[in-house]
Amino acid sequence: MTRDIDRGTRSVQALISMTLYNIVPTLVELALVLAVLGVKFGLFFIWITLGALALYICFTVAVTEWRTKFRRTMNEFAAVAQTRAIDSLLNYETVKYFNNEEFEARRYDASLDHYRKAAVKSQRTLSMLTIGQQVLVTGSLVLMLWHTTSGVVEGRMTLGDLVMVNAFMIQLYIPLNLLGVVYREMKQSLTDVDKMFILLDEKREVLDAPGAQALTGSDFTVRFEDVSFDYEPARPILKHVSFEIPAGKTVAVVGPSGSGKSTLARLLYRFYDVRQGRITIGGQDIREVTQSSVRRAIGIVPQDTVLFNDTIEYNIAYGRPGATREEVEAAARAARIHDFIMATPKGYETTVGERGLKLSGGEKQRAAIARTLLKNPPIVIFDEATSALDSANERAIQSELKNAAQGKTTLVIAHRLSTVVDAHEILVLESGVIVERGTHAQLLVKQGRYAQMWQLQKIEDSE
Ligand SMILES: Nc1ncnc2c1ncn2[C@@H]1O[C@H](COP(=O)(O)OP(=O)(O)OP(=O)(O)O)[C@@H](O)[C@H]1O
Repeated sequence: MTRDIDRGTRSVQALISMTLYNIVPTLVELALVLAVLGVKFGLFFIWITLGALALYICFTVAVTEWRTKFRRTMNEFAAVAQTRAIDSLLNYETVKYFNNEEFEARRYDASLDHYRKAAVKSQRTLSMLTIGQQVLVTGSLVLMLWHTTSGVVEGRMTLGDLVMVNAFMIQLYIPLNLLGVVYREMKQSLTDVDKMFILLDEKREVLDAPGAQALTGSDFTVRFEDVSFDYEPARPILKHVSFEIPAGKTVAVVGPSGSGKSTLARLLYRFYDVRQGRITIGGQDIREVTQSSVRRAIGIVPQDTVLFNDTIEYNIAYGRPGATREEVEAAARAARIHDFIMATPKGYETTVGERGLKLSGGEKQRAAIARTLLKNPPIVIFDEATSALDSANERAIQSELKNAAQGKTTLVIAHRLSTVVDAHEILVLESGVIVERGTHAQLLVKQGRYAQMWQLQKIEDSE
């Protein structure tokens, strides 16, 4: 992205310097030609040339400004058409499930049609601009040649004068015309990179504090202190949440869907800053240390795993670029995906398809677990990390995860309560508030929300 922006800025700079290189010699040439013609034949040529020049500039600037909106509309429709195509291709399974190929094709056709109309309009206005510029240049040339030819016919001028005026005019109007083209192109390029500049002006939500240092020390105790957060002010998501994950221990968060569990993980990873309260790692407020050092210390197995369209080895090694094949295999074994990989014809060279679509949900999730195990960070977050696995695999991985989490500060977000019974502390989150907390045994004794959820899941499991 930064490289694209640099390249865009460099192109604009090149265009500007090219314009300047053209303007200076053209102006010198203009002054010389006008001086020679003015001295030799009077003011007629000077007025015609300056008048045509003024008209040319006004016309070019006014029409170019006017047509910018058409170019912008064209770019917007192009982006819409492209987004629609990508969206329906990425979600091709959903399109097929609902037999909506025709519907998608019509939607894409409609956006292409809008784009075509906008492109034609933009091209038409460009042609108007070019024709107008040519009419002005040619008109003034014709006027001057007509005046000179009349002078020759009437005997006021010689044939040599006619040739000289003709040569001068052509010499002058070619670079002048080029200036018009350069201005037009520059304006058009700036319109095309408009979106990029808007993006550059966008305020970043999470910034490193000035002079922020990297996270230091070997204490990876995580503390949420009176944390409140919302994505939009009108809808608070977390309300005064406080808890601690002592270094090397596991805290689990359970609760209904939408209660804000994954938001806790996003805040710890510093995708967003808390609105109130603070989050610390080893006593250091994560807003006061660099984001990269916080993210280096945390490994996350997210709810929805997305893989890169590359080999399975590449995807697992992504957890620690530069890891050896042996290390990748060890992580894959721990995540119980090694046997599956070896059973495929290409083994670790198997490509996983866009976003990992050639793998099942459970295989993707195991690849994501392997990736995080390879990263081997001191803090790990499992956000429903085993939700896509069948019970047998879940149980097997659970023991691996327990091993992998040994000695690490761990935040587990889970729907299936059987996966969190050993946690140091279990928090029950409802509508962004911790309504119960304690160990599995303590919460069962309390006979509250957790005990209810536990009973419900036991009944479901036995059915
Ligand atoms: N980027 C966002 N912008 C606005 N609202 C969001 C955003 N991300 C999540 N939310 C909202 O915040 C609430 C909490 O989301 P969160 O993902 O933390 O829930 P959760 O408890 O993890 O749910 P689940 O168990 O279904 O994953 C949800 O109601 C969700 O709609």
